[in-house]
Amino acid sequence: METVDTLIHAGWIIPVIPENQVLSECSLAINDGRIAAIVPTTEAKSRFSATEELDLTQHLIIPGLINAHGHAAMSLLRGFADDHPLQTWLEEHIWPAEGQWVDAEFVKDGTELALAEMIRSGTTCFSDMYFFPEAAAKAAFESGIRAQITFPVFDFPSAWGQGPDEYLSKGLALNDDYRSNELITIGFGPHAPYTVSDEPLQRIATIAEEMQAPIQIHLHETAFEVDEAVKNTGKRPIQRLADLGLLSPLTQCVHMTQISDDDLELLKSTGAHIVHCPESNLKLASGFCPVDKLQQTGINVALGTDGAASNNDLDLLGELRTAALLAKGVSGNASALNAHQAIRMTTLNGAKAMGIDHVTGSLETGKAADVIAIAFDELESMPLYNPASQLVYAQRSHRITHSWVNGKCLMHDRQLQTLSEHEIITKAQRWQKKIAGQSH
Ligand SMILES: CSC[C@H]1O[C@@H](n2cnc3c(O)ncnc32)[C@H](O)[C@@H]1O
Ligand SMILES: [Zn+2]
Repeated sequence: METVDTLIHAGWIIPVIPENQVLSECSLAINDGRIAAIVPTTEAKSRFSATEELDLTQHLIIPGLINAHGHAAMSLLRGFADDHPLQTWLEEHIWPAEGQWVDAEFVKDGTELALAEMIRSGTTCFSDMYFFPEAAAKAAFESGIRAQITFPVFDFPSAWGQGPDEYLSKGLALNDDYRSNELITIGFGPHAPYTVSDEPLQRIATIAEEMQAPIQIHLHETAFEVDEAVKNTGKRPIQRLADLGLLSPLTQCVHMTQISDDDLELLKSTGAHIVHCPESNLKLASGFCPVDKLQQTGINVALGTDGAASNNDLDLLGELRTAALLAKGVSGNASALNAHQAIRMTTLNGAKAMGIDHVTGSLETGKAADVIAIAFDELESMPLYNPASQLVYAQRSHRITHSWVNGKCLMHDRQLQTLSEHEIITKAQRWQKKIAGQSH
């Protein structure tokens, strides 16, 4: 018998690679944080002895979900300013509130609130862009989740820094601290083309290329952003980024609701990735990302929730359903973003955008054991013709029961293993009292 750490006997497994497969009555063996094997359960039972064996025969097992864009600490501003368009929301509500409240403690408490919500809804890896990224990185590391933490760069000062020089030096120091960390990657987070000028963008492009570090930027979020840039610079923002050397396979362009044929060509020729945030785009009435067209062109599209202040949740399973439905509505093509493609967008495509698809994003032998289990035993899951369809079009995230990252269990039977729900709720309530008491 081969000894492994964990053996999960599953009803169904969608490994993502190979594509479009649903395995029935198979088992997943985990050892030393990695996937040791996926084999028929009859074989697994005679081949492996495990420290922990789980019978999840009414469950679907898939790779953990990857939230490719968010601002975790903004969970403390959930519901703070609803029903405004992006510009008003940011300039009249969110930035003043951030100026008043954001410090290292806000980021720690807000990130922990976000982590708990993300883990409970199946996220095993997330990308963050926020002030005090050292507090976010620490909270992420302590929770056991996998993360890409991008440090912010703006032209203007914030509580975290005075300007580009300080943002970059603090961010690079953070990168030194996490250089050999298996779970945390540090990247550059220039906020947007309209808040960062050419010189720092060019510097980011050069350093990121040297370090082979990811860059994430809000881009073409609204038609207004593009029109203003054309008026002021004569160029569309994506063309400006390309001219500054900022577009490459290291670049993650968040939102992209405005895409001309030239933009499409630039995305394709540079290998930049797109992070689609459908619910935030809908709520802020920002526009629609043409996902079907992008996928047909071969551009990698990952999925993100954006922050809870514009979504207003961090439920990636819900986001995946919105993305699948919206892709059909926007393209007028009912076969756009089918169930398997939607699952891939929320797993492997996210890993690819972050440059970690050799580590995670699919259930393949040798990859990290980043895995979730979803219970399919209630009436809302019946009848079960097609587990991929059921997951995307019918399932709710409260049926996600287990989660592992690098083989470590973060949620067991819906109980968080590394975070205290009680403490997180208490702290969120404390912030609510403080913020509501002074803001309105
Ligand atoms: C660089 S720290 C993050 C910064 O971005 C702000 N933000 C949150 N959501 C959006 C969005 O959809 N577009 C642009 N900027 C956004 C957040 O409030 C922080 O100030
Ligand atoms: Zn954002």
